[in-house]
Amino acid sequence: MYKKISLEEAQNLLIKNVKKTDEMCINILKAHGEVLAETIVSPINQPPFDRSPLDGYALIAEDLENLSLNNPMKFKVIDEIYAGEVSSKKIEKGEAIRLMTGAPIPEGANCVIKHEDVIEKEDTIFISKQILPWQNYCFKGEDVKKGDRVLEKGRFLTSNEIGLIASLGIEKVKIYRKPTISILSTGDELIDIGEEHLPGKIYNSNIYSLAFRIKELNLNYKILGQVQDNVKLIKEKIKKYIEKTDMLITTGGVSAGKKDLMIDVLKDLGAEILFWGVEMKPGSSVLCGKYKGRLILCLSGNPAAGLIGFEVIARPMLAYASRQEAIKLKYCKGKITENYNKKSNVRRFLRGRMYLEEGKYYVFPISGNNSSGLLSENINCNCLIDIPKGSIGIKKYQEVDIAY
Ligand SMILES: Nc1nc2c(c(=O)[nH]1)N[C@H]1C(S)=C(S)[C@@H](COP(=O)(O)OP(=O)(O)OC[C@H]3O[C@@H](n4cnc5c(N)ncnc54)[C@H](O)[C@@H]3O)O[C@H]1N2
Ligand code: MOO
Repeated sequence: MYKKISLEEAQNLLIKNVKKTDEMCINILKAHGEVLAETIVSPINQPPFDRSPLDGYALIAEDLENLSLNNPMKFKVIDEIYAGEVSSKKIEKGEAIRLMTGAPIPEGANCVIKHEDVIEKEDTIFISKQILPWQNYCFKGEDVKKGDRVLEKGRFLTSNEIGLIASLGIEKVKIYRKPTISILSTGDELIDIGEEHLPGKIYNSNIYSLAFRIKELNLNYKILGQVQDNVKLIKEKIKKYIEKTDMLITTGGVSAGKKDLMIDVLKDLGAEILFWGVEMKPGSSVLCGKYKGRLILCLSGNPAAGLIGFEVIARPMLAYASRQEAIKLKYCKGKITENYNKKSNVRRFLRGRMYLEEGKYYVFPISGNNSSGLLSENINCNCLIDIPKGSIGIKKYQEVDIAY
C-alpha cells in the first residue's frame, strides 16, 4: 500500500520530475502565444532615420526668428520627398523641402511645419507661425535604439511583442517548445460520442474536458482515445505513444476496485512510482509514475474528481514546464455566500463561482452539502474553494481560501 501524500508534496514531486521542453527557432508568424527563449536585442535603430510626423515642410527653425504676424517669412521650396524616398538636397538658409508623413527629414533641417500652417504659392511658401528647433521632428532610434534589449527571455508573445519584433526586421525567434500532453481514458464502460448507447455504458467525457482544458492553458493536447480495462492493452497503448509525447494523462482505474489497473500497468512497464493517493477530496485517487523520462499522471475516472485533480495537481507543473506564469494556479481569500455544513476530515475542494464586489472577493459554492461532484456543476464554476482538513462546516460570509 502507498501512503497518501499532501497536495503540496504531489505538486512538488511533479515539478521536480517533469522535463522542461527544449528551445526551437520559429518564424514570428507562428510565434503568437509562445514563450520567448532568448533576449531580443535590436539590430537596428527604429525609426532608422530622422523622420517627419506630419505632411508639411522641413526647414531651419532659426530662419523664423524675425517672424511676426505682419511679416510672414518667405521660403523657397527646393524639393519634395514622399515616404520611402530620400532627398539628395541639403537645406540652406531660407529654403524648405516639402515632405510627407514618414519621409526622412533632409540634411540641414531641424523642424517641420504643418502643411495647414503655411501659404503656398508655386515654389514659395509663406509662414507666419512660430516654430521651434526640433519641433515636429522624430529622431532616429527614438522608439528603439540599436543594441537595446527590447524583450527579455521568458516573455509571453502577444500581438504587441510580435509587432515590435517585426518592426526591427527580425524574422525568426527562439521559443520554448510547447509541451504536448497526450490523454488516454481507460474503462470497459466507456463509449465514444457517436457510438450506440448500450446498457451499462457511459460516454467518455473526460477526454473532451481534459483536451480542451489543456487547450485553454495554451498547451498542446493529443487524444489517444480510450482503452478497455486490460493491463496488456493499456501497456501497449502507452508503449506506442510515450516517446511521441511530453507527458501522458490517463483517467480511470486508480482506486481500489478489481479493475483499477493503473498501478499494475505502471509497475509492469517498470515505471518509477512517484505517488499513489493525495490527501484531498475529490480526486484523492491519483497515481503518478515516470516512464522513459516522461510523467504519467493517472487521474480519477470520476469526471469531477479527475478535473479537480488536473487543476490542483497538474496545472502548477504545466505552468512550470511551459514557463507560462499566466497559467499558474492562483490563490486569494474571499467570503463564502452560503453556509456549507458538511464536516470534512480531509482537505476538500468545492467548486465555486467567485466575483469581485467593491474590491472584495465573494464566492458562491456551486457544489451543495451532499454533492457527489457532478459534471453539470462545472458549468459556472470559475474557482475551487479550499476547505481545510478538520473543518466542522463554514458559516455564510466566513473567509475561505480560493484557488483559481
Ligand atoms: N472501495 C473503494 N471504492 C472507491 C473508493 C475507495 O476509496 N474505496 N474511492 C471512490 C472515489 S472517491 C472515486 S473518485 C473513484 C475513483 O475511481 P477511479 O479513478 O478508479 O475511476 P473509475 O473507477 O474508472 O471510474 C469512476 C467513475 O467515473 C466514471 N468514468 C470513468 N472514466 C470516465 C470517462 N472517461 N468519462 C466519463 N466518466 C468516466 C466511471 O464510469 C465511474 O462511474 O472510486 C470510488 N470507489
Ligand atoms: O477521490 Mo473521489 O475523487 O473523492 O470522488
